[in-house]
Amino acid sequence: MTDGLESVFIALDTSDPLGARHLVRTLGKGPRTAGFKIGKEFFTAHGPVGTREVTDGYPLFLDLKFHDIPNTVAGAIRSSLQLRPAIVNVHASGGAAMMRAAAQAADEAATAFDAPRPWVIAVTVLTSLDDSDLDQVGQAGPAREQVLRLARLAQDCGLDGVVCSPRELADLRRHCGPDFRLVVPGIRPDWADSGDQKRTMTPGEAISAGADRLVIGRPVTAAKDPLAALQRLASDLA
Ligand SMILES: O=c1ccn([C@@H]2O[C@H](COP(=O)(O)O)[C@@H](O)[C@H]2O)c(=O)[nH]1
Repeated sequence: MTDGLESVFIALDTSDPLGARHLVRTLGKGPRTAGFKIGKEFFTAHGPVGTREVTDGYPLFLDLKFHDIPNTVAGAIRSSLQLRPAIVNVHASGGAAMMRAAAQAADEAATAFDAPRPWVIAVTVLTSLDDSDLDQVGQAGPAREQVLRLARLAQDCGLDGVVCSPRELADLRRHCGPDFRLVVPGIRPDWADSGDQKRTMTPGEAISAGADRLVIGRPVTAAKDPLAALQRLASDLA
């Protein structure tokens, strides 16, 4: 478990490279965070070159949530290591062989590129889904049981941890132990809208429940004054 703002990755969900660059510069003047998260919106528009430019040496969580056959995911993980990310991820529902292939590809690529080995983690159940959404897509719920099932599988496959909602933190800590990394979006300070997130908690609650890293986007990046929002978050967490 980590304390405070230094455990928070800021999600840069935009396709506007100048806007993203401006956010990184602005937030870089504030209290220190864990780094920045680049996801599908930015990466699809600007790729590795844009990602490198915008994150500018800050630790990178490359949130591309790979979900494909094992050979394809292994190749994607290998390619992603050229960016020297701190964290990469896959969907746990891609299955055991896919997760093992991802972990092995990260080991091999880290050696081949002389790069630090990132955390390879698996998304369990998206934080935008609740029990009734799981029913709709034919996944066995409730969400907290499905999260635990997928987290145990990810751990058996040699992954470093999972992405889960803050609501499952206590269960996962108990069952998966202190060294299994729990990376947690669905974070909403009590002054922010929940938007499309359904399984949420405040940042302070998530840290107390055992999160290793928090992921926070819109409460900061969509605020009128993102630096002031980051400072408010820091004082919430202090
Ligand atoms: O289950 C998941 C997995 C990933 N995310 C990502 O985290 C951020 C959250 O952004 P907010 O603006 O704070 O809602 C976003 O990039 C998602 O792609 C998630 O929310 N839930």
